[in-house]
Amino acid sequence: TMAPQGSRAPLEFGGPLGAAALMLLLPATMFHLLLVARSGPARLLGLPPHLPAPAALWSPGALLLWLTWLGLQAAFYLLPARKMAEGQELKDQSRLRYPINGFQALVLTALLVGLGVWAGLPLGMLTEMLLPLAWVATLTAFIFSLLLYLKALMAPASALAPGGNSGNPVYDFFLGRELNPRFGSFDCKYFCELRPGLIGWVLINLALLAQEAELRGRPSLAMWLVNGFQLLYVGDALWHEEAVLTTMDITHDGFGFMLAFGDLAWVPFTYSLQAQFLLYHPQPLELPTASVICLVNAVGYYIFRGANSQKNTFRKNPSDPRVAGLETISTATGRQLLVSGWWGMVRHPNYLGDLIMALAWSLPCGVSHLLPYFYLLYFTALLVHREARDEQQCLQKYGLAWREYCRRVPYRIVPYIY
Ligand SMILES: NC(=O)C1=CN([C@@H]2O[C@H](COP(=O)(O)OP(=O)(O)OC[C@H]3O[C@@H](n4cnc5c(N)ncnc54)[C@H](OP(=O)(O)O)[C@@H]3O)[C@@H](O)[C@H]2O)C=CC1
Ligand SMILES: CC(C)=CCC[C@@H](C)[C@H]1CC=C2C3=C(CC[C@@]21C)[C@@]1(C)CC[C@H](O)C(C)(C)[C@@H]1CC3
Repeated sequence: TMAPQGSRAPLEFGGPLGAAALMLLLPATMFHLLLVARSGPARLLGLPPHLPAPAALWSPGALLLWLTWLGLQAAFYLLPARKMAEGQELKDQSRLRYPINGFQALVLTALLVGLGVWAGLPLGMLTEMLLPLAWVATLTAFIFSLLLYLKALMAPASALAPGGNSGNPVYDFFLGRELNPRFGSFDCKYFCELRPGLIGWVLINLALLAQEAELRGRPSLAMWLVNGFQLLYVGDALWHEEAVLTTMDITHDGFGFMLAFGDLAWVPFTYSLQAQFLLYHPQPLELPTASVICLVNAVGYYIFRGANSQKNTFRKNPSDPRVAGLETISTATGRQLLVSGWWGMVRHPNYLGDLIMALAWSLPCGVSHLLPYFYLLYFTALLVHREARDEQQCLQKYGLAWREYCRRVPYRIVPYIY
């Protein structure tokens, strides 16, 4: 069942050794961050003051809560959707259909949580369960990727991802063999990419805010800002859910440990780091500074949304009046590349906006600690690496036209710098 072109695809992420190292390093980093955030010194580069006892990691209650959460989000996914969207064309010329009801899932979750809090549910208690929850999320991601690896052994060659089929089990387990593993119409990768992790992230943030209110009488301004900015980001992702169908995660990468762990564990437990830090290390924030930080987030969001929407509108319908006036380069595939507007400024304007927002999420935490800036550092590395991967894929897709685009738009992410 091995895809012939898959076996020739160049290895990414440092090959099997790199994949094995990342499989240990990523969970270790996540637990390091969780432990350090609650420690007094909160040193990103120091050792956590103590390692948790196995009893602090394992809790049947956390397992039950986690499985209930996954089940609830899966049920919301299966509810009737306002729209069914078609994905990109696959190797066998077919297109998969996806429900567009992610925002509906966010609203239903908010209603359910609101009802629970009104009925006396101690939301803040969730913050006491972060370690065991992160542990069961990691275990679930591991077991799930193992099942997906086995499922892919029976998948036809046309269903396999371009990478992830090298024949090396460690590498393929990490990257994922099957492109769009499904059980009936339930698409595992699409579900995991946007629902349990992203909605879980804002729920954890909210629990940290509730716990701060419980401990200190009311949430701090810094905590409000972090919650507000990240809720906007998650709400935006779910509102524009259809756009995720053209990201490389859906169109190119298989569904293996990297994405399963990334979606289910890494996103909710490390992306909530700033709010975790603020609960244990309250930071003073004056209104004028807060206003400047809001402005930074607004600028980042404006660029991020403007760039992503411009590309999505153009890809859907190049003669849409909002993009019809933009300059383009034709490619041999029949598709065109934008060379003016946002995409004429740098080759990844959406990454630039995303990075500016990442800065705005850390600034409310002050400058006394490096820890809250972890997301900004990690995200810079992720986007630089992602940009290089995308560049390779575009060069393969568009050849000379891509080289011409690079000549006309020489900077990748930051104008005149990178
Ligand atoms: N918060 C997080 O952890 C993460 C967030 N992100 C965000 O996700 C979003 C999507 O990112 P990602 O999937 O990496 O990539 P992009 O949305 O940037 O998509 C890249 C693709 O866009 C098309 N494209 C590139 N240049 C042009 C052009 N000039 N004109 C028209 N089309 C062009 C090409 O595909 P084609 O030609 O086939 O359409 C290319 O492969 C970004 O905003 C990113 O910041 C990403 C990763 C992690
Ligand atoms: C370090 C590690 C475990 C790597 C896995 C990477 C994943 C965490 C990210 C890969 C691409 C992602 C995207 C989003 C979240 C992070 C992951 C899963 C995203 C859903 C965030 C919200 C955005 O608006 C988005 C929808 C554009 C984005 C898509 C890519």
